Amino acid sequence: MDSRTGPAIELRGASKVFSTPSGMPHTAVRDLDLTVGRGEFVAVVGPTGCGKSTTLTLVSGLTEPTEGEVLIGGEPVRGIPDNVGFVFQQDAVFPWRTVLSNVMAGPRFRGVPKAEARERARQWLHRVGLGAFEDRYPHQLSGGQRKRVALAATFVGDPEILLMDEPFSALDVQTRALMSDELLDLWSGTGASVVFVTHDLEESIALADKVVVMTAGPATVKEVFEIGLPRPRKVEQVRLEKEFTDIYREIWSSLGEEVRITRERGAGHAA
Ligand SMILES: Nc1ncnc2c1ncn2[C@@H]1O[C@H](COP(=O)(O)OP(=O)(O)OP(=O)(O)O)[C@@H](O)[C@H]1O
Repeated sequence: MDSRTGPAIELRGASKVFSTPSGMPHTAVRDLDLTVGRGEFVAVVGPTGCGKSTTLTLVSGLTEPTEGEVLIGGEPVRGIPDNVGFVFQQDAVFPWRTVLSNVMAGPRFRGVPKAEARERARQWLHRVGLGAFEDRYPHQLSGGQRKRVALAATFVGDPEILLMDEPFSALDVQTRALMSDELLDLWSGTGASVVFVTHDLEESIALADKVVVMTAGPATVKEVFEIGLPRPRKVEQVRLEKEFTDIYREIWSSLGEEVRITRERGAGHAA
């Protein structure tokens, strides 16, 4: 596999079995095949607890597969690769550092000289609309602003791969839509490949090139839907288009079945 022209990410027959306190093994991900092309935006949806986050941690190198392979740029993942950026639901910011210092932290850690790191951090803060907030501390910002800091801190590292686990789910609906537009804007032109985990089917269609529907746990890929909506997109506008609602209906008929299975299992356990 040519590391420059092949897929950005590949999972081949990947499974993850956790040992639990009771001693019973728990299979979170089973025989999962997934390919993410270079520069592709892939959203992963599935019922709660099915194994979406575990799939991301396999790609991130935070967890090793029990079986199968996880490749980045054609190479097996060993440890946490340095060309990967993360954005999670919780804001990964240092509360004791200013906004500017937070965004500079990654480049400084990777050995970028201070003046250059400061300059790059300022550029990204400007892009996320926080140019005037560089001296604030995270607790002096709104939730949306903190998320912007997290995005600036991620993009400043020039990641080839972006792993996002429900990054906007703690935000209110309007801020969420704004952040989605902002993400698309920041991402366009970077060439980064994105894996975006979400519970929100609308969000996944509005953002992605491909929506991957996972089965009820253990997670495996049930179906992959290509999203042909043109770019650039504005999430609030794209949601009103007929093509959007048609795709939504089609994907929901696949996802809804897995959600029902998960619910019924839950009811069974409770009984
Ligand atoms: N370290 C662990 N040890 C044991 N079981 C785990 C561990 N991590 C996750 N699991 C289990 O694996 C399954 C999948 O978890 P995961 O967090 O990947 O699901 P998810 O689809 O991301 O969930 P949600 O949609 O609720 O965020 C769950 O049943 C969970 O309890």
